[in-house]
Amino acid sequence: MKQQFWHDCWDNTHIGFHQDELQPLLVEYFPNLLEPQDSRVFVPLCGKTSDLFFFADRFKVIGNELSAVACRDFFQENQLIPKIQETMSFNIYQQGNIELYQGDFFALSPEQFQPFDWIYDRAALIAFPQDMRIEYVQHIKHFIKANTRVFLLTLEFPQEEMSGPPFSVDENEVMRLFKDYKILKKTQRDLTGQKFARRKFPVTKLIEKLYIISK
Ligand SMILES: C[S@@+](CC[C@H](N)C(=O)[O-])C[C@H]1O[C@@H](n2cnc3c(N)ncnc32)[C@H](O)[C@@H]1O
Repeated sequence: MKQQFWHDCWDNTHIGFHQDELQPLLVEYFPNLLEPQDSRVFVPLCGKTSDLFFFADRFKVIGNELSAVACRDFFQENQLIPKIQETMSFNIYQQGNIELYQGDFFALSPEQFQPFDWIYDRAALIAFPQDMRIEYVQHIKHFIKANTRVFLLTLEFPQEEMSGPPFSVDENEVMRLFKDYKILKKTQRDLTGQKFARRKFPVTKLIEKLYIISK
């Protein structure tokens, strides 16, 4: 997906992926996965998700999002006024425990940050077509340190029934992308016939899967 595609989505409010309520599997599973020392979470391709607030109660949250519209709306819609720092590659919006790095994910470097305890991937991996998923995972691996766990949500559906994004990413692909990592398939839900965020997809099967990935 070219960056312009996503800028156009935000500029024209074509954001069917945005979910107004918290991600149900995050709310149900995440609290039981926490270790006492966990304190930092990274949310790549975060859009303006409310899930950032779910983390911010307890965590320092670093989000990354390409679109300035998304970052602006995230704070504005929640009646928050962030401090904005402009750097060479990113505009950094900061308010309370939340910092959003607005700019290209692939330009982010792990050296910019202390290690993360968690990486939260909702609609990030599945936002990319196959060739870009390989690049995305290569880059995300730079952020996976000894204690980092990835909370990865995927969708599976017959890809031929709908062109992405989102794209179907099946278990075999997750295994291939993260080979050499520990992969725990935590749960799945059948969303067939139901809405995914704001959209209902024309597909005959739709399964959401949750994996926990670590070194
Ligand atoms: C499918 S949306 C998911 C947003 C969010 N995770 C959510 O759950 O609502 C994908 C997001 O990735 C952002 N994005 C796409 N390419 C990006 C890139 N190279 N760097 C940073 N963000 C990017 C898009 O602007 C879009 O907001």
